[in-house]
Amino acid sequence: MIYKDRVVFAEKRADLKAPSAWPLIGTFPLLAHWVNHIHEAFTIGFNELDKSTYSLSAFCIPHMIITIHPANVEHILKNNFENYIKGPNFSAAMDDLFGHGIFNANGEEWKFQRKTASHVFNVKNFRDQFTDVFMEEMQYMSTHVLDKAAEQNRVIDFHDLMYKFTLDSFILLGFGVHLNSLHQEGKVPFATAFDEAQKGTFFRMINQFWPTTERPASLILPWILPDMKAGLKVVDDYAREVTEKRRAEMANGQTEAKDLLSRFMKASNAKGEPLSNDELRDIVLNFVIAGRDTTAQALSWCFYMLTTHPRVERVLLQEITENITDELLADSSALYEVIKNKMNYAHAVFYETLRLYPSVPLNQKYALKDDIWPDGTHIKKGDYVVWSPYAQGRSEKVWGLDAKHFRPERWISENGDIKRESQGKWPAFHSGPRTCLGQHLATLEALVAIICMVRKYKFTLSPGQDIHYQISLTLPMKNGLKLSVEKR
Ligand code: HEM
Repeated sequence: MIYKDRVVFAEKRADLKAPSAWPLIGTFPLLAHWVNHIHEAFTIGFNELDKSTYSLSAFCIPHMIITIHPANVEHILKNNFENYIKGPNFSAAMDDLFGHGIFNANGEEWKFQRKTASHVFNVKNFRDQFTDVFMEEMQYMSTHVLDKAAEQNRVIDFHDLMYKFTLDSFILLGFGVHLNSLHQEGKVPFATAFDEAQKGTFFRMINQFWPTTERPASLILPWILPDMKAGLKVVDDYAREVTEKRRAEMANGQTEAKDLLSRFMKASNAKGEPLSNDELRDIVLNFVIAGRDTTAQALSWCFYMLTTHPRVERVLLQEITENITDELLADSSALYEVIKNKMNYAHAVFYETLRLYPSVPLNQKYALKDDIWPDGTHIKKGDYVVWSPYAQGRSEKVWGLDAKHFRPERWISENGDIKRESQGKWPAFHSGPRTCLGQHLATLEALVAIICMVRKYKFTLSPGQDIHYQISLTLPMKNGLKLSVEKR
């Protein structure tokens, strides 16, 4: 009963290696020690065991099999999609924040939301509407925040600014509402509460006993564990306010709107009934995390990379200078075409950022039946399977000896085109039927922002910062990103 590689009562998985652990509690002390650097801990595990798949068994955490093998990842997400669902532990941990929204849904509930939302992401909207929204928000940010910071020699928190940019952009194009968080100093209360609620949700995912331990732990360690109840109330109120505002507008005859929320309001749910306020609340919050956090984080890590890799910044600026003019920036449809067809190096910079800093750094599913993975690993019904895009991006087995280096050139083929990698090797946007619905939207938004900002400003990293991720469902920067700004 007392084993050195797993928790008491856990079954031995003879075909899998496991990190050395403690009797009864498995790898719990190791994970507790590394909790703030959890993605490094997994990365080191792969290196030390010299394996692409291993088993992890720790007190508090459901037993999991973790992999960075590209063929396994593709198998889970695409080739044997039907066998892997969002499991019961995951759903319970996510329920308070995400309810029955798309991230937490399986089966018919998921299909309905995916189908309804997918109508919004068509080429016409991209060309004619989305680019306009991103340019509008970018121009506001440029004139009212970045120009002023440059004139006053002021250091900005770039991470916070990107959150505001992506939040305002997404709330406008997704829900037809001007939130104007860019107009405000400091963080908006909704954003603070939403960040805390996500952090708390992540702790729920890694602690099976959270229903009993969460409340006392948040009283004893308030700087580590957030007050979930208070955070959820702010977030909930906000989502309901957005929904009610839109409902009132529609009741007043404004039925033309084709944004995401209006489409869901006009649709019927899987039972053929109009969506309730609770269902709409879940939809709003799921799309806010999708539309705000991931892209803001990717942009922040991207500028961290650019400020620390001047050679890359020079090549990027050259591509921008060759292709982008003031006239083009005033014509959104033409700008969209140039971004799509001519800005290969800018795409490479964005993809390379997501390789090293994937906005969803760790992910998991639950096996419905026994299975065998392409690398020969045996999976049993009820196993939690985990893949780590963060560890995968840094693995020499997957990306070669320069895996840890930021080198956008790896994405450019010999004839100068963008190289396509399989989504099993680069699952930054997931893969298969649940692949990210906003992948093209996020790429467009990020490229508009990168192009406009690199063209007009030179950013410099303020010295003495501890730049590290905050453990959460996504990959926020724990202490922000302080940059100074000069006009070029
Ligand atoms: C850099 C930006 C982004 C990255 C890296 C990213 C990545 C991902 C990943 C990894 C997933 C799978 C999550 C899961 O396990 O369920 C996902 C799902 C999703 N993403 Fe994104 N995303 C980004 C931006 C966006 C944007 C801007 C939207 C806008 C609506 C969006 C919409 C969605 C939706 C709706 C899903 C759920 C798909 C489904 O379950 O069918 N994403 N994304």
